[in-house]
Amino acid sequence: MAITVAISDPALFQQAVPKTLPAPTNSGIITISAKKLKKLEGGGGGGGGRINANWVDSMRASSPTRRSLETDEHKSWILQHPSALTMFEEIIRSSKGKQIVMFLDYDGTLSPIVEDPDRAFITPEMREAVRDVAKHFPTAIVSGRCRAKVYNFVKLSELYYAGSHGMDIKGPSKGHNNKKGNQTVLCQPAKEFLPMIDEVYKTLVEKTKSIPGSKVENNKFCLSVHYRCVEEKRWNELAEQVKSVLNNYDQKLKLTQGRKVLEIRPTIKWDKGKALEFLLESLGYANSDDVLPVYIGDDRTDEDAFKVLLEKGQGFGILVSKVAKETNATYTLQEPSEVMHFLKRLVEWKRSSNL
Ligand SMILES: O=P(O)(O)OC[C@H]1O[C@H](O[C@H]2O[C@H](CO)[C@@H](O)[C@H](O)[C@H]2O)[C@H](O)[C@@H](O)[C@@H]1O
Repeated sequence: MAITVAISDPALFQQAVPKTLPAPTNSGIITISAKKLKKLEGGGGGGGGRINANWVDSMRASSPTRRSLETDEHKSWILQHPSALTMFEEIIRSSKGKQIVMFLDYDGTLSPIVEDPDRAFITPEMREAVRDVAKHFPTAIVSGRCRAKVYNFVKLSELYYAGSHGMDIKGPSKGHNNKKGNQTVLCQPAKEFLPMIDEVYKTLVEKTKSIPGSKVENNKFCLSVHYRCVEEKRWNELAEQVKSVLNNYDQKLKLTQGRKVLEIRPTIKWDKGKALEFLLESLGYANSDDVLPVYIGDDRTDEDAFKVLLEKGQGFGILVSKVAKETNATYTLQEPSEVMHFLKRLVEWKRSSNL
């Protein structure tokens, strides 16, 4: 037995899927033998995560190498997902009569990607831009990181913070002048998993300590296993260690992927998209046509939020990326400096329209 699949965009398909799948023909057809299919089905992670094919292929695919911006592939991608700066006036027009609500991812969006996750600092200029945006629009930081850690980087008490991929949400305290960042708890849907996450953290630290460059980060309701500084020849070993730990938590934990990071989180139906919906509801915009949510993010986990906006037909997702990627975002920005530029333009527009 074999199955045949027609692919509408062979170039994007090849970029997005593991190399273990056969390449599509020019007309976009791939045929997968029964043997291959079985192998692919069997290669999944232990925790019911989203990585179903060979883990190392998937880890490579999550870190695409820089490609020329001049290729036809990139040009066609940009036509489909134009720059939010080029389309700025269009975005403003769509906001007429609506309240813009800003959702900002942290790593790779407000701060550049660096080797040491503990040194992913936001620049003072970016902090100022976020502070100004929050003066005019309700603003939330939505991050995979532990909420307290991302608060310590951003240090703006007037914002909403959704840490642990949205599993830990807190809003601004009354008066906003709370320097300690003590905010009212709004939502912690994975509270019962705390002891399990702590236990898995300790086990993973132990199991990965012999792999140079690996780092396990405790994000409170989820964990990150970083491999940015691990030699590629040892990625498989690292993946095997993570898989062996997840296997002991039968379907209770799942694995997702970010930029050179394996992320372990509770198998609950909660993600950055749900966090966005929760925050809109908390702000009084559930089922409202009077709101324009704008979500800016760079990573796979941000796609859950982009998808919610796309399906609602409301607001815009803006993907931060220099390379063509399959995305549910409408627009793109190339890097954090462009994000800052976009935020500043929003503030300038709002100030001038208030005159
Ligand atoms: O949702 P985010 O705010 O984008 O958080 C996702 C992960 O970001 C961090 O890791 C990433 O940034 C690091 C610093 O630049 C980089 O070293 C790492 O390779 C990236 O994956 C954070 O450390 C993770 O815990 C978050 O899950």
